[in-house]
Amino acid sequence: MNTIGTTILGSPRIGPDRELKRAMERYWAGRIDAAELLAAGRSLRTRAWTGQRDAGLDSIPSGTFSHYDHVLDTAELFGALPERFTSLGLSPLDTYFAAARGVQDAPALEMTKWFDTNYHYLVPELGPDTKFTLTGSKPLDEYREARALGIETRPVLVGPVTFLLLAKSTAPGFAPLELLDELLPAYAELLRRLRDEGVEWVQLDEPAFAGDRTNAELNALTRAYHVLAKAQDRPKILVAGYFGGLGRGLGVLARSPIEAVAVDLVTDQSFVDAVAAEGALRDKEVLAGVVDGRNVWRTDPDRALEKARKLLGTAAAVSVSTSCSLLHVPYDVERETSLDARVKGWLAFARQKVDEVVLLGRALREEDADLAAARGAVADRATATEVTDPRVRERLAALRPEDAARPPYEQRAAAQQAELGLPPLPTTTIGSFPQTTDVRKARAALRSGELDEAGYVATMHTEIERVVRLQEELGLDVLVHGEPERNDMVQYFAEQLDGFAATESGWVQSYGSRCVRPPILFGDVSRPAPMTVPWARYAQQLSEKPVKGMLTGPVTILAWSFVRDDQPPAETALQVALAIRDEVADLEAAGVRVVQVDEPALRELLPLRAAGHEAYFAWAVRAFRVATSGAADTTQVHTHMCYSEFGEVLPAIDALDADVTSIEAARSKMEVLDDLSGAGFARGVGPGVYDIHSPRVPGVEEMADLLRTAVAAVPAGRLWVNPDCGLKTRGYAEVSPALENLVAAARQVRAEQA
Ligand SMILES: CN1c2c(nc(N)[nH]c2=O)NC[C@@H]1CNc1ccc(C(=O)N[C@@H](CCC(=O)N[C@@H](CCC(=O)N[C@@H](CCC(=O)O)C(=O)O)C(=O)O)C(=O)O)cc1
Ligand SMILES: N[C@@H](CCS)C(=O)O
Ligand SMILES: [Zn+2]
Repeated sequence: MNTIGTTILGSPRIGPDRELKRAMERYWAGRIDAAELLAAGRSLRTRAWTGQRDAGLDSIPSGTFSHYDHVLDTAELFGALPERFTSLGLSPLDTYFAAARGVQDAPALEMTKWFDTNYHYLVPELGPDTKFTLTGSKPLDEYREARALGIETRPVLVGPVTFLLLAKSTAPGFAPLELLDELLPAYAELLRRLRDEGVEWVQLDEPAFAGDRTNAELNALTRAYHVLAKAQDRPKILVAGYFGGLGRGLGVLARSPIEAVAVDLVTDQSFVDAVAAEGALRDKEVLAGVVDGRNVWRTDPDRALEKARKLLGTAAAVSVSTSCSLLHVPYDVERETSLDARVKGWLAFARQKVDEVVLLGRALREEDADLAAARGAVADRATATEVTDPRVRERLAALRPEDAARPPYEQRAAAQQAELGLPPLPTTTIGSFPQTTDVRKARAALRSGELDEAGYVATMHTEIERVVRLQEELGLDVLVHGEPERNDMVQYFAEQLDGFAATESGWVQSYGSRCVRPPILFGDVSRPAPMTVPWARYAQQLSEKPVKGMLTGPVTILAWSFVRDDQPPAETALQVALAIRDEVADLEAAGVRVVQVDEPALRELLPLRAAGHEAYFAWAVRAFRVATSGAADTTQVHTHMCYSEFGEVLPAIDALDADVTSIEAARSKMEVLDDLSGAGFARGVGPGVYDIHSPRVPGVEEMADLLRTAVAAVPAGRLWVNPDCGLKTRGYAEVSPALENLVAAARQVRAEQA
């Protein structure tokens, strides 16, 4: 059998210096043409493939590059973009970007989280009339492109079942999975064409099977791979499951006439036994995903080899791989010049992970492989005193149940009303105001030394004052300072907390051209000094109105960082919670009467399988409550959620016990309110009435109508009026009129209620 051998399931694609981001944004702004954009992509692919070849990988993936998102690529490949984009008469590239970003009268495809990661994909829209035809040629083009460089690759595609499960139905009562038999011939045709081209192996990703799946969905998996495997003239098929164990999907794949299965042996530590026990894998190659594709720690070679060796003899061949695509980690730790040298020695980014895979592959084949450096790094981290802080440990051990509880809501609500005297349907925003070029330039200048600290503070103060005055003019009731000083709502805090390291070049794609630099949480967390208080105090003294103190919650800080893997997340979250708790106390002491603790990632960390939900809710809710329960009754605690379907987390949102919860709702027309009421939620709630993902300015009547829908579900005394999320990605030209309309809508509905 001709095996795959050592490999990775996919690569980062935005570019080590975010070259693709810059090229895309220039193209959208009309500053470069399509040829230049395509050349930027080609150059990145060449670098990725040649680098992987030179590192000695046996099999190199292709097709994991994307101009925006790989799920959108799949919809385009099979001719499944909605008519509202294909009818615009644009070039294929601009049609693709229209679907990703929207144009006037053709709103973008919805964007949602890719499983439990911080990457967002575009949700395909499929209905009973959707027809699939192989209209694109991206996998073939990229395969040919690599071959022209002398590099044989393995095209990677989203698998047909996962593609359909990720799609949204355009017709009531219709499930996209019903389209499987329509879709499979298009995949089979693609496989045939890839084979004609000379492709030996193709990889089909089915991460949807890391979650709970119904019998019908498992049957679809069976059917898909029996049909595809039967296709004449096809490459050998590797099916990759990742972000967890495959559950019953493993048996299905074992019984399918495919040639190889990639399994994630990092996320679910017990899954290796299931794979070893699955005798039916005897005729297949197994790719042992023992190098963590989504965290940054160097792999423990002995533990990794132990897992891979368990599989020897249970499969036709065993090779070493990453647990998932390397899309979720930065490029190269060697680019970091300011990281603490000791911490740096514990890390592996994408480039280092490729080397780890190659080394472990050699060790597994009992070839010459020197594991000493890898063993040394792992041992150094395990024994480093920098990782443990006895004071933090003591504080955690001393936590009492009452530290996670406030007095009853009714008592707090009365005290807060006496303190704040807000009108019914109070208006507010979520925190950030547009991050202007001037603000970002000032931060870049501070970093480069062109601007000193005093100059930077003065620029931020000017910005804060402008934002506060604007809100006063607009007539908002609870103000914000606008968050101009924050590069990112997680990174900003991580940079000030002990136990975290920040990177300079550790960019990871979040969606399209937008990137984040997840901080690295390597040790016990504590707060050496207040993190937001001077800005909050400055903003509050500018106005008689309450200005919200703005913090990020412990769950979101964990979700958007690379988190240590040497202790349970519950413990790490409590450490972060204690730091936030101290910040809340300091904000109160500085005269701040409303504090918002954002938890937009509460849904994101929800385990993919229901069996893990209860334990997750327990630690996530406790961490939020520890962070906020030190607040006085008179201090109004807000929280905020966005970016997700909330259904499964509604009971947890209730259990957070925040006084006010603002929640994304504009696009779903307030549906979340009925669900919240159904879950027994009886505190303040601010369903978003302004969709900030769109440049559209909503009208007064449109928002008033949403509020009228809302007052039918929530008593006016508990209803807040706010946008869906922060305004940082928008411009003032849209934000000022939109907020003016929002205040007018609130006043109108207030008058109707009187
Ligand atoms: C709310 N969301 C967030 C998620 N994850 C986070 N960690 N943070 C989030 O806010 N996940 C879910 C969503 C995802 N949404 C977004 C929205 C917007 C961005 C975004 O705009 N990212 C920026 C980078 C932000 C940043 O770190 N800025 C820094 C550095 C700015 C920079 O690159 N500067 C340039 C020079 C600038 C100049 O001269 O004008 C440079 O250094 O080269 C800062 O402001 O200081 C992006 O551009 O991609 C991400 C996720
Ligand atoms: N306070 C943050 C929340 C984003 S989810 C903001 O306004 O940008
Ligand atoms: Zn938000």
